[in-house]
Amino acid sequence: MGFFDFLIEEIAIDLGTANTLIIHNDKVVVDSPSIVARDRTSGKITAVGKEAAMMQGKTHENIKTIRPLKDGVIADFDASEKMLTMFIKEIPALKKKLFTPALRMVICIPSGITEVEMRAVKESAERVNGKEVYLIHEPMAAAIGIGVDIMQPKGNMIVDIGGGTTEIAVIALGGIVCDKSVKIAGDVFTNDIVYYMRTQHNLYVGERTAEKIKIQIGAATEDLEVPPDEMSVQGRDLLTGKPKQVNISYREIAKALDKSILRIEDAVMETLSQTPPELAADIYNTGIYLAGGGSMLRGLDKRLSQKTDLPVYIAEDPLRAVVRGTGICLKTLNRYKGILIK
Ligand SMILES: Nc1ncnc2c1ncn2[C@@H]1O[C@H](COP(=O)(O)OP(=O)(O)OP(=O)(O)O)[C@@H](O)[C@H]1O
Repeated sequence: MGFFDFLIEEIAIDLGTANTLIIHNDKVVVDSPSIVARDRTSGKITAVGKEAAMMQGKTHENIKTIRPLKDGVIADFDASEKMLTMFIKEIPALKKKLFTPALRMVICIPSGITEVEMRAVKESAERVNGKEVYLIHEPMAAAIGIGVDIMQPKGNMIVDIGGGTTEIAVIALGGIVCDKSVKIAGDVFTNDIVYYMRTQHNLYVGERTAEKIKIQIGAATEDLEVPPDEMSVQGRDLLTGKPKQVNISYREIAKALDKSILRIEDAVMETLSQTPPELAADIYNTGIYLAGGGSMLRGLDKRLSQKTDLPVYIAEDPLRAVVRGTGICLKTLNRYKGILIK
């Protein structure tokens, strides 16, 4: 770090497939859905984040909403870069300045992305005046954000259930010892609900409604200690074409999500079976840590705990664990340089 350090602004970014979060000066200054709206005729991006999310499912032929990162990979480079640029420019403290200052950034990337995509993210960041850009893998950032000391010669298992992917990793001595990524996470849960409503209730609901159902009454098991109340859901009747309303209980949602959760359970079991014995012994004592928005699904911790016979802990504020970890790396760059990708 050089003499002109005081001129450099530092930001930490969690570039997620569902949400993008940015920390600047120890505060979360951006927390927005990773969505952009594009005008089809001009090709211009007209809105990003919350504003674009409001348009989802409600667009007309001239506007299209896109999720530039999908299934844990970058589906649309151009839109990803524009989104990142717009989010950075929206940071209140930077907005006031005439020019975007030189930036030192740590960006957390979905672990499914390729070398080429990584370079593309880095180049995008450099184009918004990123003078020093580091990337970090998601499970690492999640672990640091949870408060795990990843540098110790001790194994820890992190399960990060995001929007596009579930990342399972065993971390020790500042490295990922074994990991597994499955494309079953929050988005798939949402789609399971859309499918369930269509097939069981002849009710056509959009993704936004399905996500609401998931958050309000979603469950990973029918065996809940504090079950949520029934929820009335509106959509379009597939038979009559008219708007319709039905009441749904959490038990139905547990059934709808069962298959997907089984796949996550299997992936966790498989990773455990591939864990070297010394580290498995550590995990036996410390348990499993959950992060990511998907980990907030009711009863998921309990279900995983029953399956693995291990204690399972949900991170404090699981949606922010990754950006918190990324922010810690940024602040203590020297300590974590070894795990960052330059
Ligand atoms: N209370 C809740 N219960 C269940 N799911 C939730 C809850 N709140 C948010 N989610 C889900 O969490 C997901 C988003 O999580 P998160 O922001 O951690 O993902 P991401 O980091 O952007 O994605 P990825 O890790 O795949 O890049 C969404 O699918 C959202 O519907």
